Amino acid sequence: MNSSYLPIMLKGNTVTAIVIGGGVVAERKVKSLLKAGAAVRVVSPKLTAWLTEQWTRERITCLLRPYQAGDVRDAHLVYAATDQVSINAKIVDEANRAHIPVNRADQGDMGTFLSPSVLSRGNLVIAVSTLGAGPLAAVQITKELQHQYGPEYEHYLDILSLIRSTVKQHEPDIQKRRKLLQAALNMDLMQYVRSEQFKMWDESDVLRWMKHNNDGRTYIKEID
Ligand SMILES: C[C@@]1(CC(=O)O)C2=NC(=C\c3[nH]c(c(CCC(=O)O)c3CC(=O)O)Cc3[nH]c(c(CC(=O)O)c3CCC(=O)O)/C=C3\N/C(=C\2)[C@@H](CCC(=O)O)[C@]3(C)CC(=O)O)/[C@H]1CCC(=O)O
Ligand SMILES: NC(=O)c1ccc[n+]([C@@H]2O[C@H](COP(=O)([O-])OP(=O)(O)OC[C@H]3O[C@@H](n4cnc5c(N)ncnc54)[C@H](O)[C@@H]3O)[C@@H](O)[C@H]2O)c1
Repeated sequence: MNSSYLPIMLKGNTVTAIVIGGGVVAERKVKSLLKAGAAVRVVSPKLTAWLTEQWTRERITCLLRPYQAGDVRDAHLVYAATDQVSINAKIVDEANRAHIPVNRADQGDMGTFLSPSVLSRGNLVIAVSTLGAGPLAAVQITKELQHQYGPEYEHYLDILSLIRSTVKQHEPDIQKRRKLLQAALNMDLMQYVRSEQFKMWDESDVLRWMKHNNDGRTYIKEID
């Protein structure tokens, strides 16, 4: 695959996606779309049991019929995930004419975007793509990263995020703000998160930490 790709993070709850096809690949795409909060429409004469259940529970809408021209109308993202090469080609063609980004399951490079393999740890999201060179290699690399970036990263980023918002709210001086945010990165928060004495910080912990950090040094132990 020679094309260059632009990795972006798209806010799921702003997206209406249309997934055409109702097999295992469509199911996987719908799972990630729902997880991100997207509105999902499926068009397919047949559905997996899981997709049928989502439809029954009104988590997705569904047209139980083959794709027809015009189906991609009003969508922000299109997934061509049928097992029919000629149908997937028609869907991509229609989406391109309507200027809607389209993912093609059977020939990835013929679409305009690809789905990466994803590792999520709260606010840390690691998306891995081989750009179609080896989807299973992307899955394998993601599995390796799971060990390197364990569940503790979720707490780590939660604390960093709380420090950032509290510092922004309580420290008007830009220079001091920067110093504090740098100090937050320099202190060994990760070691603290992994330690026995770890407890999630609240705003008062951050304010205490800020008081101790006016000189830009770190005193994580002192606030325990
Ligand atoms: C990562 C993941 C995300 C997702 O789909 O959400 C994903 N494929 C996954 C699984 C998977 N894919 C395949 C198998 C069967 C084993 C095998 O054959 O190798 C399995 C395993 C399984 O199904 O369990 C086969 C396959 N995949 C593609 C083709 C057609 C082609 O080559 O173009 C064929 C041959 C089909 C055929 O036989 O005709 C195409 C694409 N698959 C991509 C993504 C995009 C490139 C990503 C990249 O390279 O980084 C791209 C280009 C388009 C796209 O789909 O966006 C997801 C793992 C989710 C996870 O667990 O993390
Ligand atoms: N991208 C990937 O990760 C990946 C992985 C495996 C396979 N694939 C490819 O993706 C395609 C789909 O794989 P699958 O395992 O989901 O197949 P599947 O056989 O499980 O499902 C195919 C679905 O397409 C629907 N369909 C058929 N004709 C249709 C039409 N005209 N309009 C709407 N829906 C229609 C069927 O009803 C069925 O629900 C295959 O062609 C395969 O080559 C892609």
